[in-house]
Amino acid sequence: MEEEEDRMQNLRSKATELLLRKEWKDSIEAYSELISLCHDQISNTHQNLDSNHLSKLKKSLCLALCNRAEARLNLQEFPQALKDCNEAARIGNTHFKTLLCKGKILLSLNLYGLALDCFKEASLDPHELENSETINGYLEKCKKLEFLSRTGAFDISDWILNKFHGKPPELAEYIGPIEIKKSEISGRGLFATKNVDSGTLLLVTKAIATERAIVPESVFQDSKEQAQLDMWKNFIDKVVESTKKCIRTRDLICKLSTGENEDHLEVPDIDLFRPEAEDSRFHDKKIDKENLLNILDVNSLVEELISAKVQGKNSDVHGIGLWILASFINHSCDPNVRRSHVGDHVIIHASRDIKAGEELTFAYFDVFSPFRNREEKAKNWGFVCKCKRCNLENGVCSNQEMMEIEMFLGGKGLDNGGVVYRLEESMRRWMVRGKGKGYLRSSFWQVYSEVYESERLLRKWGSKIPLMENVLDSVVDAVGSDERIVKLLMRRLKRNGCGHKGNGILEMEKSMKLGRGLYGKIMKKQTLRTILIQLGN
Ligand SMILES: C[S@@+](CC[C@H](N)C(=O)[O-])C[C@H]1O[C@@H](n2cnc3c(N)ncnc32)[C@H](O)[C@@H]1O
Repeated sequence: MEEEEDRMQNLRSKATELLLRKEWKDSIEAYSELISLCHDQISNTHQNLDSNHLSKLKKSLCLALCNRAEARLNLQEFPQALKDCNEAARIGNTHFKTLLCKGKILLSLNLYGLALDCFKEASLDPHELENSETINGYLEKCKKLEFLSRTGAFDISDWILNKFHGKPPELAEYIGPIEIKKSEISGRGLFATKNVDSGTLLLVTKAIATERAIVPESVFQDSKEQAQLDMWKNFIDKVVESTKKCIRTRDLICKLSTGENEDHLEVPDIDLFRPEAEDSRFHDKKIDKENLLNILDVNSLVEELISAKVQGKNSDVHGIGLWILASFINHSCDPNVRRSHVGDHVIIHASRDIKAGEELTFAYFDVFSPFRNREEKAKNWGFVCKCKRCNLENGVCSNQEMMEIEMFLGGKGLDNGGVVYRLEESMRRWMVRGKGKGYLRSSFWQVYSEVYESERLLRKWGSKIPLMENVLDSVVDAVGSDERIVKLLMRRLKRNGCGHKGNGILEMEKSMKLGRGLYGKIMKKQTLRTILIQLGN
């Protein structure tokens, strides 16, 4: 008996030391040994009916389970950590430490309401008054995240106004008015369930894994490729790690496309992607490495940092990640949603007004580029884009005259005003109208913007080419809002001053609408105005 107690004491000291040293894996091992020893002794003591000893053993077991949960929480082994807490709670359900740990696990699992209940219960413990500050901090955080996930009322203005210094704002998981349905584009897609206007938030979700690397533009191509390869490798390792830890993650990843036979894929219920989905809805699937690589190849997204977007410059930070629900969004060269990345979250918002039942699409690559470039990019993704815009341009671009115009692009010393003039004339002759014009103008955006930015070219060609406002309107109508368009508009507003023929206010309003399409309604009006003015500088 004494020998057993000594063994237990030694194990307890060893496990505690490992926990304090943050050697999580070893401490889990030590606690597992201690837990099984406690179990053995409890069943022996039950037979001997020594109630005092039994209660001591139960207390030890409870503490060991709670500490193992803490170590597992730090390794992000959430389901196992939660199981430990639940077992500990069954033994001593008002244990403060257990409640605190369980609350933190639930918070990591984005189960804000349940986490709030745990922290509330913990806050009632009269013996833990010295911890009230910690508990109050968690209570506040849960309340805020629970509110965000329910309402989608995200606001990152302060962080933006603070020039992105400090930690990114805390975001909650949010699934807006969307559902997964069979898509006419390919396989499954995300669809709007109600009419939403430009800037409306549709989805905020955290990555399964992300990996980032700093690759300065100035480094050599070889080093760049090596850095990207390393980033990809580390990213795959992280995804593999998270699939090992969680049945739910594994099952959800298995629902993603490998790019093959998409039309035969099942259409999962969107509720499965909510943090509250019951564990019993998930099956313990196996994913072999090859399958996982195919899935990652088709579904991983390159990060588009909101900081880089707002500041209008390319960032040296390159990032890649897997955001499961966002992976159901198909590509279109005529997209209606945009994404931005804040921390490990992706934020998806409408970049134009969307009708109920309409499929959500974003651009997998830059859609302000000519048809052939986009065709090549889609090919790298493994598909042929059949969107309305590609269909129209596919027809037009086989035209000899169009080929000649395309050949001019990028030519040195070229008079871009002449290219715009020629393209506009050709569109008139080919009877390209309405959205079609916007499509082609977006494809040749580079040339148009250079002309409208140049006083010299405008003097020379101004009377022969359409007004900038008309071109901008048609481009926005065709492909939605974009930094480059807003920039052009703001620069012009600055040049002409707000009082320009009384149109300044109208133009500012138009820019604000475009700005909402660009960044979403996640910032206050005043912040958006500040950013737009900065863009024009
Ligand atoms: C991230 S997934 C999009 C969701 C996918 N349709 C599904 O059912 O899971 C990317 C894959 O969808 C398909 N896809 C996306 N956009 C497409 C498009 N415009 N045309 C054809 N296939 C597309 C391609 O197979 C691509 O590899």
